[in-house]
Amino acid sequence: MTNGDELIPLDPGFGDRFARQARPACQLYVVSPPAIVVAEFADHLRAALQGGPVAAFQLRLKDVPDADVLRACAALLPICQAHDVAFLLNDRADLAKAAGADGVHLGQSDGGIKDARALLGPEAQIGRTCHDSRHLAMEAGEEGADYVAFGAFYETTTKPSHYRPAPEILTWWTTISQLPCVAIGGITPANAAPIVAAGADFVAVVNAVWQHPDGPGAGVRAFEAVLGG
Ligand SMILES: Cc1ncc(COP(=O)(O)OP(=O)(O)O)c(N)n1
Ligand SMILES: Cc1nc(C(=O)O)sc1CCOP(=O)(O)O
Ligand SMILES: [Mg+2]
Repeated sequence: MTNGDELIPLDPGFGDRFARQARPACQLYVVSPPAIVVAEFADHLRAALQGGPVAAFQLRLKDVPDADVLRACAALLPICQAHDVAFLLNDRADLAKAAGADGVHLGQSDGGIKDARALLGPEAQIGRTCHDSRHLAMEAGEEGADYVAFGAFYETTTKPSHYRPAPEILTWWTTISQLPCVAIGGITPANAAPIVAAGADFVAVVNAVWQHPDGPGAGVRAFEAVLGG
């Protein structure tokens, strides 16, 4: 068990999508709304990915039968592939495997990273929710995650969270690990600058893209300036 002071020489071996080269500009990681109508959402996703650079998309459906999640994956994965965007599934490594997803995002109660790795293989991109915890992040790195996610940095109605990490946790992480870090929670183009400046490799967003008044393409485009793209 570490107390957070030791330098953790974590293995930089991870999926190319989340691999940190020489500090590239912060990238956009778009997460779906928790409920979608697949046929309509497919058009929204296409519009988002045509709006500007997106590194990864996560399908995050809640309270949906497995068969419907797989049907949504079958419809949406090809759109991500056509735009060279990684497709990750939230929560379920087994469904990610069945769907042929590029990876999975695991919360603290969504199963082990090593189990997901055994199921999905070395090329899969496996992320872990770490809230505001340095310990959880180091644990995720030691267990072989491809990225760690900290949040919620701001108030959010999408997934209310009592955790509220300071941007400094992102800076700390970049000084002790080569693994990319993702920032999530209430992030918009207007409040993203301190998150980017602190060292986030990705900002993960839901409402800022899908609820943009001019549509999801404009939502993605609105991040370009602040992400340094
Ligand atoms: C990129 C990213 N970060 C955090 C989460 C939250 O995951 P989790 O804690 O498992 O909560 P749910 O999203 O499952 O409600 C995420 N999905 N993606
Ligand atoms: C899915 C999720 N996870 C969070 C965490 O803190 O782990 S916050 C969050 C919701 C993010 O949605 P929006 O960009 O609309 O605020
Ligand atoms: Mg989860």
